[in-house]
Amino acid sequence: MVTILNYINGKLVGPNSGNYLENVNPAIGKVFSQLPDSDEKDVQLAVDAAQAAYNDWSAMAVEKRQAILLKIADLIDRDLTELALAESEDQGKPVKLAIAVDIPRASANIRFFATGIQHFASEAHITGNEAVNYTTRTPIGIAGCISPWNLPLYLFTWKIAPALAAGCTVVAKPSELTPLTAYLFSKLCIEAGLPKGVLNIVHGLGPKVGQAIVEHPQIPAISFTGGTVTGKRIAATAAPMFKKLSLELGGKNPNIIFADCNWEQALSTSVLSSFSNQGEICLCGSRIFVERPVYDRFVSEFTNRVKSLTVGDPLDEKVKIGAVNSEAHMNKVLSYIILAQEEGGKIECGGERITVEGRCANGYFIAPTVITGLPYDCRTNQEEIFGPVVTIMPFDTEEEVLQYANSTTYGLSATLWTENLTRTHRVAAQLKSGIVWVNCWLFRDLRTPFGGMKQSGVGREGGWEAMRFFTETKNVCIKL
Ligand SMILES: NC(=O)c1ccc[n+]([C@@H]2O[C@H](COP(=O)([O-])OP(=O)(O)OC[C@H]3O[C@@H](n4cnc5c(N)ncnc54)[C@H](O)[C@@H]3O)[C@@H](O)[C@H]2O)c1
Ligand SMILES: O=C/C=C/C=C(\O)C(=O)O
Repeated sequence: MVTILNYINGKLVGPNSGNYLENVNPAIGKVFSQLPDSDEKDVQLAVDAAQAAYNDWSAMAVEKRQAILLKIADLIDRDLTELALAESEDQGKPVKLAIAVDIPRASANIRFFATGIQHFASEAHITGNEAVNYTTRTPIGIAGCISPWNLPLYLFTWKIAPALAAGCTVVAKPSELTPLTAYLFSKLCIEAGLPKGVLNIVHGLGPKVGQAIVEHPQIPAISFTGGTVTGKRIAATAAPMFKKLSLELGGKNPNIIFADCNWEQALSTSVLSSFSNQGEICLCGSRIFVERPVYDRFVSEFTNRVKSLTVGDPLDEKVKIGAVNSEAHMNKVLSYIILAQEEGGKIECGGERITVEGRCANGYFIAPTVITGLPYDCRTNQEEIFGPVVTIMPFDTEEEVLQYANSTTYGLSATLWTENLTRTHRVAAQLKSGIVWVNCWLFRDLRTPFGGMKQSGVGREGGWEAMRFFTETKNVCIKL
């Protein structure tokens, strides 16, 4: 059994308490590793190390900082298969998906910010003949980075890469449900020669380790991705301390299909946007709205394709849907399927736990589930389920679908399928979400602002937005 360790001051160490938590492989339903049950004493050691490393790292020539980060990215690529297997074992996702998406995106995140720092320039404003203003952006200090379980290394690196590139030192906490790849990553940091204390990874429970990071007075910036309820709690702690906060939270994203869409692309991409990673992506389009003339055809063809998705052992190349992340999460998703039926929904396919033959017999598998017949404002259509469950509803007019789409407390992303250019602009402008995909889904350019409106978050990640978040701004005005 693997024993995961904290990474503090350049060393792999056990927790101060000596206690460990069990980590379950969700496809097997069995404990396969243990992780430190760290507490505020471990967080303090991490902060001390980050503080000691800060002056050298923040003052290091960007070329040197970049070279170390690029080395880490190369090591991720070297260990692609090992990391993908670990991610699949820990998270439940098909290993094929981890090889194609999660792990390549982790090295891409690091390369993107490592090279970006070379182009992160100061601005100057010349005020007529009277003054010159210049704006400096210097690293903000020790950054606290807290990430979730659905895309573990992908989202962990998406936070720490801009922080490290900007010159911050970091205290980070991956999810206690998926700590393995962050642990393997810490070994790669040591191998790449990252100076001690620059990145510190403290494993353990959210309310203990996460809370200690958020509360720590020496950590001025918190970058958090996770659930909206946790985000609220973090904001309640951090706001009175006047910390800078970036919150990437939940979603209940609409996927809007007009009759004039490219049918095949809309259909096949909607299967992906509904069920990729078992529907455990904050960007999944969990509410599909279809224009009435093509509604029946869409329900029938979509359901047929969903029925053909293979659910099972994440190590099997043919498998498209692996295990959901934990037993508790499986029960939560199943309880929403029961709620949907109580609310009058019709299960077109799926709707239940699946038992897989062989080594995965006790794993947490749910058949991809398609539900029709629900009103837009019922709980099933308003609350985030975060699993392999979608609803499909008809609409008649643009006005009506915009009302449905914008009706939730969330506003992360929306997808739009139409070949009509003017309608594209009109509808995109009125959707209340931070990200709108037109005729595509999860097509990423890392330079673009990424984040949500309403209860989907505060602030934006990506490109210069992230670099600005991890830096403190100062304007110097010189009178001529
Ligand atoms: N907007 C985005 O970019 C994005 C991306 C991925 C996931 N998500 C959201 O994340 C959720 C699923 O992830 P999850 O269940 O891991 O979320 P979560 O909020 O339960 O946990 C996220 C992280 O926060 C930690 N945490 C828990 N309590 C804490 C506290 N009091 N203080 C500090 N840290 C604490 C957890 O240990 C974990 O590391 C979904 O709602 C999903 O939509 C959002
Ligand atoms: O589950 C949430 C997915 C988040 C994705 C990103 O942050 C990204 O693609 O940069």
